[in-house]
Amino acid sequence: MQPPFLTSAPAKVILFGEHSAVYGKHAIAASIHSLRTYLYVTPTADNAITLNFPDIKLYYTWESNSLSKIPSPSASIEINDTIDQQVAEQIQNLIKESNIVDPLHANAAFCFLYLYKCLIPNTSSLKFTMVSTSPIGAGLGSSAAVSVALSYAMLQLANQQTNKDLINKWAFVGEKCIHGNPSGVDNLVSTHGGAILYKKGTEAKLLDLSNNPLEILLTYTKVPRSTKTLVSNVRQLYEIYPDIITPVLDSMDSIACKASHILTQNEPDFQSIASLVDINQGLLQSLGVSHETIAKICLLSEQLHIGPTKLTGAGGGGCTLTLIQDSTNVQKFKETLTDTYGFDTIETQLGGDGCLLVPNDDLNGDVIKQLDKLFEESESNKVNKDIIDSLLLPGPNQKLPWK
Ligand SMILES: Nc1ncnc2c1ncn2[C@@H]1O[C@H](COP(=O)(O)OP(=O)(O)O)[C@@H](O)[C@H]1O
Ligand SMILES: C[C@@](O)(CCOP(=O)(O)O)CC(=O)O
Ligand SMILES: [Mg+2]
Repeated sequence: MQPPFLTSAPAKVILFGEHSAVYGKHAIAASIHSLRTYLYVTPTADNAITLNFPDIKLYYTWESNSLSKIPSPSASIEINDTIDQQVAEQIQNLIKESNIVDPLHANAAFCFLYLYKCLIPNTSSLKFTMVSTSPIGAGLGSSAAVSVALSYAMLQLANQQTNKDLINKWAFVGEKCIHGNPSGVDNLVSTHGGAILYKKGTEAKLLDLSNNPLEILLTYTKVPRSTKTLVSNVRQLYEIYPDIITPVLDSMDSIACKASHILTQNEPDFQSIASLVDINQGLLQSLGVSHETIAKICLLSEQLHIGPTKLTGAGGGGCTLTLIQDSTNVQKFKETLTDTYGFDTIETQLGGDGCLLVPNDDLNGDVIKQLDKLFEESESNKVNKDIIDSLLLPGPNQKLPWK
């Protein structure tokens, strides 16, 4: 497909099974339709590739001859989820030579360049602009949304017959570039949307939560953390104490399986779900991935009799989810979280669309002007979520023909 066109992918929440999913245990995750990453691919006239990632303030242009020096991974268009180490090393060298040092930038650039070398190595004169309405590095799967949006766009540029399985497979490669050893749950749920029971290497089971909407409140502590670091900390613990950590991971597996069973009943027993949230948080804490801010939210939700809280995603800060069992004190809860602790609360519905596309044929001159204006503005200022949503959010009142 010729540019310009747009892709988009949603954030996610892991209800149960973060970290243990990396060890082949079950996890339950759902997409968050309204927190999305958008990628706008536009043509340029400079025989170069430009990254325009304003959310993390990464702006860079590579001349096409500096990219063509790097060989393409042997995987090429045939999916192979083992990272080609020789190619990876050369890309990392280019990133260093380009003075891209902040790990946030280096991870995003590595993900982009590796997928570029696999999927569209002979392409140039393109600009990739990415904006996200979800918090970044916060446990809500922004890395997976980025990987899905990039994979989808690059498969379109490569004129590949795209199906969601292929997008997901390449997005998994992208996640590997960002965090080393992902379970694959985040890219799967971001690609397909909805809610799933996931276990690495097996087919995911779709969970229909629509009849039993779980009432949850997300809290963003604003404490930055890196999934890559937290996953590797757990790995170290596992390697030192395999006989102690294995049963913890097995318990998390049982929690996810039990929760999936309960949530798919006609009348789910939310009291049992609440106990499972509590136990799961205790186990995550024992893996060393909680944080003092998370402990504060757990305590407050208990004191105000709201319901239990657990971290979601990799932990170490980032976001928590609170199960709202009793909404009497929710207002007080939210006020204390924002006014006393300086956190953000995020109200959201679980599930919804996975990755989406607005093809080139469906973009007319008027819409392109509006998109150019929004994305140009994003280069100098972080664009407000409401403004992005008003033009880009898919859904019943959408302005763009997402498909
Ligand atoms: N909007 C974005 N623009 C550019 N890079 C992004 C964006 N969102 C996420 N990323 C990349 O993903 C990384 C965060 O991934 P990770 O640590 O897994 O946290 P999470 O997936 O929970 O948000 C960032 O360091 C950055 O490299
Ligand atoms: C910790 C983990 O289970 C989830 C990470 O999610 P996030 O990147 O923190 O949103 C890792 C994974 O499943 O790949
Ligand atoms: Mg991530």
